[in-house]
Amino acid sequence: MSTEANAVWNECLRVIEQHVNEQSFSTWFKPIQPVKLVGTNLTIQVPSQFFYEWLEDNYVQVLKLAIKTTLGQGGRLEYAVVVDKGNSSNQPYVVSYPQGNQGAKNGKPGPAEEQSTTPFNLPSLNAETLTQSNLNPNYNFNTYIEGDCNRLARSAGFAVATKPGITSFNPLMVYGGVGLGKTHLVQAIGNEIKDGVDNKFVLYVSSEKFVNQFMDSIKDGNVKSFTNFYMQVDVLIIDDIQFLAGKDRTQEMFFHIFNHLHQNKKQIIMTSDCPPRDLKGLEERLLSRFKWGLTADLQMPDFETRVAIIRRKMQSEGIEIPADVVEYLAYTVDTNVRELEGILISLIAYASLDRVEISLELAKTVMKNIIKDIETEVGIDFIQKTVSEYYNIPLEDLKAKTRKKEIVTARQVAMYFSKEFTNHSLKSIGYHFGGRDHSTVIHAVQTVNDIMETDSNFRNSVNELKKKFKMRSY
Ligand SMILES: Nc1ncnc2c1ncn2[C@@H]1O[C@H](COP(=O)(O)OP(=O)(O)OP(=O)(O)O)[C@@H](O)[C@H]1O
Repeated sequence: MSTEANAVWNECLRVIEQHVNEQSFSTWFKPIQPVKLVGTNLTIQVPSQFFYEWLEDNYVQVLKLAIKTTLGQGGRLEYAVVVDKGNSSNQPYVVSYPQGNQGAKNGKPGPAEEQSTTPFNLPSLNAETLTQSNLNPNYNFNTYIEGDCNRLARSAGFAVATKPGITSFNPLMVYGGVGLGKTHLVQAIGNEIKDGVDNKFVLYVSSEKFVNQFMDSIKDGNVKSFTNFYMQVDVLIIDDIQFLAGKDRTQEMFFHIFNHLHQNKKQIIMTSDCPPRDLKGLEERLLSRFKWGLTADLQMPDFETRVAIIRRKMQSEGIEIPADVVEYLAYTVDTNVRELEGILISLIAYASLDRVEISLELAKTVMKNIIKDIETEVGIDFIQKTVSEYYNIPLEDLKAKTRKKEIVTARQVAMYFSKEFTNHSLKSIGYHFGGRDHSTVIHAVQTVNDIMETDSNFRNSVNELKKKFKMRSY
């Protein structure tokens, strides 16, 4: 090792130290050996290909900053990688970059191309370029709206964030349908831990990336460094675990990493699109470990939570929208939160392109453009369908002669709304309900009004239905 290289690298380390936390510094920078300095080209030796890739993926900006500060604008960095080919003699050998195309990775220019031709030019450093955990800082508990739909998962997540590894929620498995906030929640846990005082090494990785890294490590003969790396983390967050289905070798590797982390009281957090019992193609021994901790689900947010999510989103965009638009969107989009956000973004885009205020009319136009077959008129058919679904009663029964109490009540409610929301005559309404006469409709309306006065459950259910119809009839 040349003394010059050593001195330059020590300078670099001083810069790097100011930009990464202690744990990352000792994991990623202490093992690096300076090899030589030729002009303003510094060569450093890293323990493995995986290690090199990790540096390139996560610390390239810090390294550039360090080199530029120490060696000036023309400074360059080259890597020498010790490749463990798993040979029995255990003799590592060194590959230096640049050499041929070896530096290119995933179609991106690797260090070979970058360093042989371009001096470092420094993109601005910000929290994101310096992030080491793959966490999006916007996904935090402040921006995660709480509701009945996520209460258990959220509070378990918060408990884990307060005491990672030592609550009984290890592993914590969060599952739910598409776009319901799994990634947001688990990253919020990660951010909370990362921002804490304990300097934990938090790592978020999608299962897809985990599989790809593992495959690459097999190809490059670096399985050991892959495993060692994952075994060092304090908090492992692995997203969309269902992606491991059918990938037996990765599952086996994950099994070992899981056991190691769990035994050492490190926290494991996972997400999945279904509960563990429905995860097909995953080994039984893994599934049984998933059940050691806590499994919590996320549901579609209810109306009030949707309103809060819309408000929060608009607030963060610095945009105000009228209350009737918020209500309309919260009523109409009940599929998932990502879709709700997508529609909000479209609405903002339409308003700013056309330079118009966001209004209910605009919201309806946007919705019609996005969801082509949306029903915006309240007709008797729509009322019958909605009431039958709401009370879980077959649609035909609403129109038949059945005299069962719950069917009679639902039928009367549907008639009541037909009178309130459509222009049909009493006669016509009676006709749509199995050919009844107008006095039956008058009686239905009267009965619904009477029960609403005395029975609060009934009143609530009628009011809830009313909101649905009101939104359509704007
Ligand atoms: N409770 C919530 N409060 C605020 N925003 C939310 C909430 N739930 C979901 N979101 C937002 O909805 C969007 C989709 O959420 P996210 O990506 O976390 O869903 P997911 O369940 O991981 O989806 P996928 O199944 O596609 O992986 C994100 O922008 C997220 O911020």
